[in-house]
Parts: sequence; structure tokens; C-alpha cells
Amino acid sequence: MTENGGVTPLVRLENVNKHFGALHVLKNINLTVSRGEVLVVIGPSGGGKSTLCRAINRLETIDDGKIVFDGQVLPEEGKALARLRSEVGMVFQSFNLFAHKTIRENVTLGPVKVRGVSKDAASKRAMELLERVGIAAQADKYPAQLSGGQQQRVAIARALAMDPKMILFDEPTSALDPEMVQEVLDVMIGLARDGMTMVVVTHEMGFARRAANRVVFMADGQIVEENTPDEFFTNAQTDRARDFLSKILTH
Ligand SMILES: Nc1ncnc2c1ncn2[C@@H]1O[C@H](COP(=O)(O)OP(=O)(O)OP(=O)(O)O)[C@@H](O)[C@H]1O
Repeated sequence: MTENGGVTPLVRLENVNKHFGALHVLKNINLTVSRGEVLVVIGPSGGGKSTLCRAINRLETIDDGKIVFDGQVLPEEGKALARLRSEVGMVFQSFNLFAHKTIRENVTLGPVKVRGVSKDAASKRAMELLERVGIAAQADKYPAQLSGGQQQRVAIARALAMDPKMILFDEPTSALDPEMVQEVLDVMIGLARDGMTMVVVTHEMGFARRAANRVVFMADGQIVEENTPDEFFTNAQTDRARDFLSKILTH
């Protein structure tokens, strides 16, 4: 069966619930992400945004409901899950680079280990990707020798090296000094323009306005609103969203 005018969504969450102990963190979430779509998830702290993102590639288990990725209902373990993990890139707030590997090695490792790509081919591709994120000149350095913004761009290149079907970004600029935020957002805007499917948890409203196809507002474990950025930012439908926006936009 097809949806969205004949295009099957890349990801579909159906009635997904998740508890941490007594805390109901995801409350009956229904959400689709279309191929090539940039979905920005915003909302107050503790609302479940990270958990939603992590549930999509099963870094978090879910209690019930269903997650369909690229036409397949995902199990909690096994080969299908390993395939998902290699097809869904993830960029975290903390860059998670291997400290004792060079920048180039960080980007080469995944394709060699997981995909069986030859070292030479992976290394050549790594340089192309480092070029793309504007960091090829630093290829032989180690992560600690780079700024936070540069390290995050390496993390994006590393995700791209796996030829992912989508990339999840969980607050990718939150740990950065303010002057480095834009360089990372510019790389992400470039990816969005190139058609990468992206789910982005962020407080960067400028990014949402420029790059998002859809904004999802999450609070208290629920999707409270979802709309185009234009509609959401000018005409939010709920008090919760309006209240949140008035706080962050005047911040
Ligand atoms: N591993 C865990 N064990 C227990 N509780 C957790 C765990 N991870 C998250 N939580 C709790 O679940 C709730 C949702 O957290 P989550 O990180 O998904 O929210 P968030 O919207 O991303 O918030 P933030 O913007 O602060 O990162 C919070 O109350 C958090 O403390």
C-alpha cells in the first residue's frame, strides 16, 4: 500500500509507547517521515524528543506499537536491526569521534568494518566527504586538535560515509560555542538541499525556518502539533506551542 500520494514513507511510527519506569515518555506516537523530508522536532526539555529520535533507530526499545523502516517492521535485534543501524546515520550533541584515530580514519572505519569496503576506497571517499563538509585540510589531525564545530562536521561526514537512507540529528549544535553553530547548520542545510532525509531535534529555529519541510512540536511525550514551519511559527494552534515559541523566540 502506498501513502502520501503514492510515495511510501521511509519511516512510520504507529501507536508507539515508551516508559522509563513510571514515566510515560512516548505517548501513543504516530508519525511518518517521507523520503527526502526534513522533519524538525522541537519542544520543551524532557518532552521526549531525544527518546523519539533514539527509538527510530532502536537505540531505545519501545513498549508497544510499531516502527516500520523502508517497508519493514523492525525487530528489536538481529540482522534487520543491524541493517537499520547501518542505514540510519546518527549525529549526537557530543560528537562521539574516536579520540585515537585521525579525522580521516574516523570517517573510513565504518564502511571498512560494516560494509566491507576496501581501505583505499573508503579512505578516498572519506576525503571527498571531508571536502564536502569543509574540513579536508584537517584530515590527518586528531579530534582533540579540532574545534567543536569542526568535530561535529567530521561526525556528519562519518554518518554520510555509510550512505545512509536518513540521518537523525539529536541537538547537533547544543554543545557548540555560539560562533560555531552556523558552520554546522550550513552543512546540514546543504544536506537538506541535496535531498537527504533528516530528523532533527534542535532549538535552532532559523534552521527550522530555512530547511524544514515540517515541524513537530513535542511536549509531555506527545506530538502536540505538526505543521509547515511557516504555519507553525506564525500561526501555532495550541497554547503550549505558542507559550514555548514566545519563550525561545524572545530568548
Ligand atoms: N535512560 C533513561 N532512563 C530514565 N529516564 C530517562 C532516560 N532517558 C530519558 N529519560 C527521561 O525521559 C524524559 C524524556 O527525555 P528526552 O531526553 O527524550 O527529552 P527531550 O525532549 O529530548 O529533552 P531535552 O531537550 O532536555 O534533551 C525526561 O524526563 C528524561 O529525564
